[in-house]
Amino acid sequence: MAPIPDQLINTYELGPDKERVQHEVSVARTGEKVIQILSTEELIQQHLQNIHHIDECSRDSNTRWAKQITIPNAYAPSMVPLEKLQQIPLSALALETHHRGSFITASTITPAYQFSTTTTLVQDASNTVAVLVLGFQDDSVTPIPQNSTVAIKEPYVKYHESAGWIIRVDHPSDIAVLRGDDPAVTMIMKFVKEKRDVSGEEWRKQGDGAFLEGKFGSAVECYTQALSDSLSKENLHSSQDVYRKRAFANLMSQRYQQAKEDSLASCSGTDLDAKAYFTAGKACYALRSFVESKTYLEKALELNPSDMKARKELNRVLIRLEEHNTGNYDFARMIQEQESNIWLDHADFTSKVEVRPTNYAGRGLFTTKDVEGGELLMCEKAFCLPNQYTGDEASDTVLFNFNNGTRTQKSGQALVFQNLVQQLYKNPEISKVFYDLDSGSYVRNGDEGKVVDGVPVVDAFLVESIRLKNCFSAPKLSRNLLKRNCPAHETNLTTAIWHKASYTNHSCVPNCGRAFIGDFMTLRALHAIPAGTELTHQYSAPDASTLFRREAYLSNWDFDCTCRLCAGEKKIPDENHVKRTELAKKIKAEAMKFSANGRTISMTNVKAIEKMMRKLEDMYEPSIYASLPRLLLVHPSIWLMEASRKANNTSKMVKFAIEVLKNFGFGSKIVDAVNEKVELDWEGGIVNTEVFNSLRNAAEGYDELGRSELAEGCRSAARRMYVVLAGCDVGIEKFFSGNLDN
Ligand SMILES: C[S@@+](CC[C@H](N)C(=O)[O-])C[C@H]1O[C@@H](n2cnc3c(N)ncnc32)[C@H](O)[C@@H]1O
Repeated sequence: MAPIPDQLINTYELGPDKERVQHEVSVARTGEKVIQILSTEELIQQHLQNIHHIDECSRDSNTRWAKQITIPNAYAPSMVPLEKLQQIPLSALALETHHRGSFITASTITPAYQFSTTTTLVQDASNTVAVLVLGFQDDSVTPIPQNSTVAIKEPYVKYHESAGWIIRVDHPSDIAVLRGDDPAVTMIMKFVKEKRDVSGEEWRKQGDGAFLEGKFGSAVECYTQALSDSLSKENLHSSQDVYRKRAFANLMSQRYQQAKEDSLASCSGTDLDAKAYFTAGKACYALRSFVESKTYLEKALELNPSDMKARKELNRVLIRLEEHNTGNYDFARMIQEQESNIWLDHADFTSKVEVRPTNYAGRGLFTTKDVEGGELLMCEKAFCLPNQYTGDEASDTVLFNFNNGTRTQKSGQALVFQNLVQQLYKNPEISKVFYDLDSGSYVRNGDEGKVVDGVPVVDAFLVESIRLKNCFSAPKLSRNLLKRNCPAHETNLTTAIWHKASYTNHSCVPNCGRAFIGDFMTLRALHAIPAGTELTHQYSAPDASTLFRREAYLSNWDFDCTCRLCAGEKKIPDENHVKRTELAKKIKAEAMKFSANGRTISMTNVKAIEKMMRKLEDMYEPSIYASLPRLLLVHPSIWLMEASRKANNTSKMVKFAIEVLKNFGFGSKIVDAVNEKVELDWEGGIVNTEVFNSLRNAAEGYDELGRSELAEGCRSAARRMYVVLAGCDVGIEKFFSGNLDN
């Protein structure tokens, strides 16, 4: 990531600091009427210069320029239909004002520029020119072209240093754009100008032309005009034909709900309906309504039993239904599929869980059945997952939110926000489930997702509030994280939303664990869980220091954790935690010194760290921690285990591996050396890759020491963890024979 160089600084790409200063000026001048301080020619020149700058930047293929997206102070989207608003000229606008009850129209006089925002110049009928800034990203190939007409409902105006002022639109539903490059729009404008009536037949032909050119949105518009023609309405046959065509155009432009409705409206009771049912079946498949999809495809096959395409689709639906009903997935295939495409074509399995109210954390996810340890509780496709897997390096797209001072770390996070806004705008049918998610303290108006002027109202600030509370980081394939020498790129993460999983509350000592295969999340039970039990997982790995942990959960998710571990640790005075944390820091510094620059660690070093660790152990209150994890001891014990492994001291490695398990809460007597048994307290311990790795080390160590039964005990526990941490048991044999673990 690189900041845009000074000579190429674009007056639209100010970054959060300058934006904040501008915001303060704007607020101080609230209500001042806008004045065009630059001539139209100057504004155009400045705009074209900005476009040139960004072209220059993009020509340098070696550098990725930083996109700094700011989310300004929240304001509500317009909920009023255009016909109830009063048109005002641009010259009537005032700074830092939401012009409630009004709307403006204008034409774009330049091409748009798209980077952190989409920016263009608009001119109204009285020739006032303004900079228009869209805070959301449009997914069209070209952002608003020149000669488009825009209508902006209840516009919001801000001060801008170089242009004087800008019109800022953050909610996509606040603006309607008649694109200058849309053939349907061009035609409408032409006919309006000529005051000419156009027949349904003409519109239909235009629609066919647009469809053939691949302009499906435009084709939909033309067919809609054709359908509104009274003559074609009277001719049932011709309107059914137009519905059929519009269904296809809708399917191609991924408006699946409309595609389904149009297909059904095109049915005529003849054999032609086979096609309509086929399209309805495909649309329902895309909407993930597999039962409905099956019904339509079966109808299509009844009318045309030799339709091989319909049969193939039906077979695909039957596999989805099997997955949905039983949770039986071909995981090996899914693992293979995610290598070429992370967005997998499979159904969700959620029948073992349900959302219910809790008495401490709003809603939660509960079991509907008794489940065994390791059992699949849920397998869910992501609601929104960008293909943007990155490592720990600074991101090239940063999202600053002025409302809560948050700053995203990874480009995936900004992309989730942008994609969600688009998704919710394009597919109103998904609004209900999404807006049901927790949005923290954001004050909703309760009308989110409502359709006004034919489009769903999208409140971009609400979308971001929901994203903040419900996003998870995910690798492409969790299984890779279990490899001992996992290549760095395989540990890269993206962030995403899973709808059902979002209802799961956090616990530092949870009862289920998640894993990822492409865009699917699996949730598995860590131990036997009776029906009606609340499921919990870890939002992030708990910080070893309870005081840091408390702070992190409060600031990121607004809650004070009351899990077993946190409740126990709260009984102890903070000063004890502080003292322990200080010693843990000292141990870490010492250990790092020993292992700095790839030095060979001696057993004397090991002894020194062990001595310090025993001191730390003594600082733990036995009455509180008898059956609780002692997280500050985890890292010293892992260090000792790895150091002993490297020094080929097998018995020490085994000893410290078992200590890692104890420190993670798996019990104080894990190994019964007399009866050659390994027993873990699955309900008390925290399952993660470190524990898995320790079990593997212990198993290998016991093998070397000739204690095969103890080795097998550790291996069997590691296998059980593998299924939870990888999401499935695919590759387990290879993994333990060393083939997968390169
Ligand atoms: C992803 S949502 C979980 C579902 C949420 N409880 C709901 O009703 O939609 C995250 C939010 O749930 C709440 N939450 C999660 N875990 C919690 C816990 N252990 N204690 C209290 N509140 C918790 C917090 O408000 C948090 O911001």
